[in-house]
Amino acid sequence: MGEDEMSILDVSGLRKTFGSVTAVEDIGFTVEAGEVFTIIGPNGAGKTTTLEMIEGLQTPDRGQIAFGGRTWAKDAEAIKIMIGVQPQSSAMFDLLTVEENLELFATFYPKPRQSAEILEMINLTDHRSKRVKSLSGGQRQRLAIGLAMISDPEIIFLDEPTTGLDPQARRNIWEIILKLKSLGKTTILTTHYMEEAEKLSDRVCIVDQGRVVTLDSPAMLIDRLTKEREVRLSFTDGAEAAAEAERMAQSLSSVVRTDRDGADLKLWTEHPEDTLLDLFGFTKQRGFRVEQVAIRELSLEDVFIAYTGKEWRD
Ligand SMILES: Nc1ncnc2c1ncn2[C@@H]1O[C@H](COP(=O)(O)OP(=O)(O)OP(=O)(O)O)[C@@H](O)[C@H]1O
Repeated sequence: MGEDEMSILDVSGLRKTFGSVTAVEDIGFTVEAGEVFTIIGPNGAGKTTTLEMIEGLQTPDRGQIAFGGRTWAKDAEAIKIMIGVQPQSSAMFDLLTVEENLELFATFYPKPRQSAEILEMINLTDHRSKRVKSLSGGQRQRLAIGLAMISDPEIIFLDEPTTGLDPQARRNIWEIILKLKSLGKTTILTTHYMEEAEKLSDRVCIVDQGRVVTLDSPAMLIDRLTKEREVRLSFTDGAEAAAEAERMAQSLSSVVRTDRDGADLKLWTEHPEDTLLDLFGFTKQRGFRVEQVAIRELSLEDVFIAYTGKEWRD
């Protein structure tokens, strides 16, 4: 982030205990205006508790929360206008229509957005006269996001907005998040879907056991993870050819280790291009045919596992 970018939210030293359970040990981060900032972590890491403290729904035992200098203790009314929180499904009125829900929520705020505008944004214009109880799961979630936007907030909090939705419904939510970004809004997101975090986020904050374990852009997190890349080759000429190639690869200084299963050879290298060039020189000279070559891409999931030691829950 450049120095001219402005932080819209500063969180430091947050702590929250419930009896003997420490939900949040020590959490701090800064969110820049206009970014999609995503908090991910294993179950029970403290994500929801952190969001709820920031949203003013829980009081921290310790720590500071400031929205461009405004604090809950001094400026609660101003903060309530600045932020939009996606309501729980139970807070929507099932017997009212989509549009009626938006109009009702609009009465809570001094300068609400037009519901027609929100309907367009959440792609529910055609369903505006449907009662909430007859909406699909994805449509309900879109309405929940619309309700969070009715006050025209600067910051929108979305706690697992796509959990339980099918892939197409999830993509529809991604589109809305990207629209919010193009409007210059700041989104603070939690998700259990790694692909989603990787695609949407400007920065990802990985939380584990109530602490921030790492925070950066998805690309930087992946880049920092390791310099080694996994290369896979499959030999048409079978196990013998693969075994010879493995011995050759082991003699290369760029290759860190190898692993072979029959005609399939995996190797880990810091310089995939150089390694492949040397290997292909060898296979050509020996007349071995290689059926498949792949350099495995690292993903945010690899980062998650490296930092938390836990498998990703989908
Ligand atoms: N009101 C509460 N009373 C007691 N314990 C709580 C309360 N809220 C949260 N906890 C505990 O605090 C820890 C962190 O919970 P939190 O819901 O913040 O985690 P999370 O990262 O959002 O988890 P998940 O991914 O499962 O939603 C958990 O051990 C949870 O059981």
